Formats: sequence, structure tokens, C-alpha cells
Amino acid sequence: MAVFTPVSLQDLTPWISSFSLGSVSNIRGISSGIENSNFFVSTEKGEYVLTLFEKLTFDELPFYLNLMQHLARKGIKVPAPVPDKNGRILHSLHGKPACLVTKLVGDWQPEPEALHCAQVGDMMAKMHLAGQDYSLQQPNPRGLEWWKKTVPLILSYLPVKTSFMLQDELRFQEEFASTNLYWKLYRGPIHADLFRNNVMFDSTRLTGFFDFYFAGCDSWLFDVAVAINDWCIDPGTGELDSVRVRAFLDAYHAVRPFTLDECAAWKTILRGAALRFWISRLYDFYLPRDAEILTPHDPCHFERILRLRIAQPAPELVL
Ligand SMILES: Nc1ncnc2c1ncn2[C@@H]1O[C@H](COP(=O)(O)OP(=O)(O)OP(=O)(O)O)[C@@H](O)[C@H]1O
Ligand SMILES: N[C@@H](CCO)C(=O)O
Repeated sequence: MAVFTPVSLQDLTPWISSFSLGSVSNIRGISSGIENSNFFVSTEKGEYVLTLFEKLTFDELPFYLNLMQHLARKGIKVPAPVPDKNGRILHSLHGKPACLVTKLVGDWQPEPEALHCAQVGDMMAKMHLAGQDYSLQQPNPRGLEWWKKTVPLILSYLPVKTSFMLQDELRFQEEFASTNLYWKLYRGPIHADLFRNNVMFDSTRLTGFFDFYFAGCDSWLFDVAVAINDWCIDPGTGELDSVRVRAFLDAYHAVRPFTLDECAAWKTILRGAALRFWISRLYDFYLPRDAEILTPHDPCHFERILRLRIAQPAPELVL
């Protein structure tokens, strides 16, 4: 279930007249997704995706929408926000912030292979480089500051040993964030949530990254680590698959070579990326915002991944 705010063809007809897209012939709610209300919209000019933002505000959205526009203009495969006749990309519909973006062809890939991972690594590196001159700034909304604020809220729900492990890892990450090494890592706008279900493929061809609504400025390596912890694992165990890891990292490195500092930080950042989703999943599990709607993701999955990343040597960033 995902359409929280219904939109009818009658609602859309006057609304779409502020765009140069001709008339609208169809609107279909999209059933996946749990954050926003999404619709496929057919117009005389083609197919688009309409999003009504259920939580993000008018003040928060310019960072995300302008980033997508900036990246799309530089040839990065992402949905491009469609400007209206006055050039505006952020709108209002039924009192909610809304935008129209280009529709990506294809579907997400639930069982990626090396050829998928290589394309994601390649496009991510290109996206990081393209984001270097993006003018808006926003810290990663699910970065260290959010971890520090959120962990105390969930500790009381956890078995004592688990809560110790969570606090130990948070301390470890805080110490790392105070080192010179951490601050020497390349940083800029990152997607920060580039899981399998946020990348579209048309058969085996990558057609775009989407769902930028957790993006923020953080280390590029953190973006790589988030993706590796999802694209290159056995979902049953969390173990890394060396073939897919190599395909991803080599493709990224071929576009934007990893630095020696990044090699030194890699294991810690991989752990941090696992911690980030362990915390958010614990938070959604124990403190759900809309209990009747959300089916929370399994937090244990990322507890398992974190334990593995702590126990095992990290894969070589560069061979
Ligand atoms: N630009 C796009 N082109 C094609 N399909 C899209 C596009 N944007 C969204 N979709 C479709 O809508 C679905 C839901 O989108 P999305 O993942 O952004 O949902 P959400 O509710 O915003 O976030 P979440 O993934 O956190 O639940 C996607 O799985 C995809 O099928
Ligand atoms: N990708 C996240 C959910 C959306 O941010 C997760 O799997 O926990």
C-alpha cells in the first residue's frame, strides 16, 4: 500500500495545465514505496512520475530536487524534475509538496549479478564527480548526528548484550569521525540509500538511480559502502560475494580512483554503513511512525552484517 493521498484525473487536469505537457490521459497509483504517494502519469508528451511528499516539507525539498536536476543535466541517469512553464520544479497538490519527474524505463533487479554491480559502481562514481559543483549543502540526514540522537531512544528495547554492541560501535564511529583520516576523505552530495530497489534496469541495462530523498553531503566512500552492503551480499547471510564486490569496486575505481586514505578508512566505513541501517531499522521497528501502514524491514539483517564486517577483513578496495 502506498498511495496515502489519492489523486484523480479530474484533480490532475487543471494542475498539469501549468506544464507544457499537453493534456493528461491517465493516472495510476504505484503500490510499492512507503514514504510518499507516487503515480504514473500519461500525458501527450509521454510518461512521468508524480510524487506527493507525505513527510518532507517545502523547505527540505529544494536540496533533493535541485540535486536530481543538477545530475540529470550532467548526463547522470536519474529522474529529471520537469519544470512548469515558469521553470519551477517544486509544486503543491492537495496541500502537499509535489513534483513531476521523468519516468525511468524498466524495473529494479532483486538478484543482481556482476554485470549489474559494475554498472552501479560506474554510475555512482560518475554521479559523485558530477555532484562536485552542486551548490546546495545539507548534511547526511541519517549520518552520525542522527545516530547519536537515535541510539538512546532504542537501547531500552534491546537485550543487554545487543545494546552494548550498538553503543560500542557508535563510540567507535564517533572516535573515527574525530580523526584527520575521516576529514581527509573526499565528500560531496551522495545518494546514501542506493539499495537494489532504488536502481532501475531495462533488462541488463542500467536506466537510472532514483529515490534521492535520503541524500545529503557525506563521504563518497560511505555511499560506496551502503551500496556494497546491499548489492554484493547474500541476502540470507549478509556475507559479501567477492565476484560482485570486485565488479562494483573495479568499475567505480576506473572512473574515480580510490585514494590511499580511502583504503585505510574502508573497513570502518563499511561498518558505519551497516550501523546506519541497523539503527534506522531498529528505530522503525520499535518506534513506528504509522504502525498501521508500515511493515518494518528486519533490523537483524543489519546486525548480522555489522557483526560480519567487524569480524572479517574488508575486501580490498583496490587490487
Ligand atoms: N522516476 C521513476 N521512474 C520509474 N518508476 C519510478 C520512478 N520513481 C519511482 N518509481 C516507482 O515507484 C516505486 C516507489 O518509489 P520510491 O521507492 O521512490 O517510493 P518511496 O515511497 O518514495 O520510498 P521508499 O522506497 O523509501 O518506500 C518504485 O519502486 C518504482 O517502481
Ligand atoms: N533502504 C532502507 C529503507 C529506505 O531507506 C532499508 O532497507 O532499510
